[in-house]
Amino acid sequence: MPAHLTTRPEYSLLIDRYDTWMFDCDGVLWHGDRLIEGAVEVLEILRKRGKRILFVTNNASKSRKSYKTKFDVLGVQASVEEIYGSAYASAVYISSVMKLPKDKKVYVIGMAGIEEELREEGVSFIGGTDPADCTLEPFSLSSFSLDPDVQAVLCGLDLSVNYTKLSKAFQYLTRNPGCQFLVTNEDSTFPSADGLLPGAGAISAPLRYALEKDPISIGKPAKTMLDCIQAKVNFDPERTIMIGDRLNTDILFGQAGGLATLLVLTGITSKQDITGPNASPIVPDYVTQSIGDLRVVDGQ
Ligand SMILES: O=C(O)[C@H](O)[C@H](O)COP(=O)(O)O
Ligand SMILES: [Mg+2]
Repeated sequence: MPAHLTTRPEYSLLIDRYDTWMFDCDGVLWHGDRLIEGAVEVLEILRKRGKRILFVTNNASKSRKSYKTKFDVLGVQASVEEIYGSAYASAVYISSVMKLPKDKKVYVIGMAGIEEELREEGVSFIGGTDPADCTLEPFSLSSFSLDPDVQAVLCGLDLSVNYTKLSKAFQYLTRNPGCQFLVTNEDSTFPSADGLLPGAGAISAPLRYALEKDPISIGKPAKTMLDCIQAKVNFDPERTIMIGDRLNTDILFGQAGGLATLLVLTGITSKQDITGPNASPIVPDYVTQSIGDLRVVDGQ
């Protein structure tokens, strides 16, 4: 059973117990561009108490640098080095784990965040925000010329997904020998400021169905994201806590990494998902309604 936190002593004890605080973003700190009440104050309290803060998001629509701009605009203290997104983790995976040869390319279904991180890692790519791919014109296979250098398809959250992008990705994955099928993450839904929307997992689902094949997923709960962080940050898993709103990404990610886990109910997961006869088998260490609840330690 998770420990449902409600009192000031419980929150104070939690803060004393962990030195590194890994925050999921969508559904924990914000919904779209709307901050969750108390999130900024709690981050400030943790920093004042000498805690290390990291941001670990599956949202691949932004690069680390463009997330830093979002944090600045929202008035949240953050450095690029504290931000780990699935676009960054995917670019590192392709360059350092897959070791894609420099003369090979990635076909991207996704947004500027993926393109910026691939560029940063020196990985060549086509597709993405290319206007030729962002069309609602019917896809013409007879006039499509296959690029033989595409050796991976990377699919992430893409608000401009269309039949042309799916068809080109399908061609590369079925006609280029050895072409890898990669996704930044598999979140089924995305908690926007105005409600739930299809997530990155729903963008790659048509390809999985057409190919009858599962991709390699790089974001939470996969260990790749934690490997990226551990390559840059020296932290003690015993003294580290992952705060998230989704059981099958954030909480599983924390548990796989040997971290403590705190579930908040301001995003995807509801109280019904963790209580009663149909409760999920994924059980966080701690639960609180909102990250803003921790303000109570400073009498706020
Ligand atoms: O890809 C998605 O569906 C969304 O970006 C999803 O919200 C993941 O964002 P996170 O909660 O990991 O910040
Ligand atoms: Mg989230």
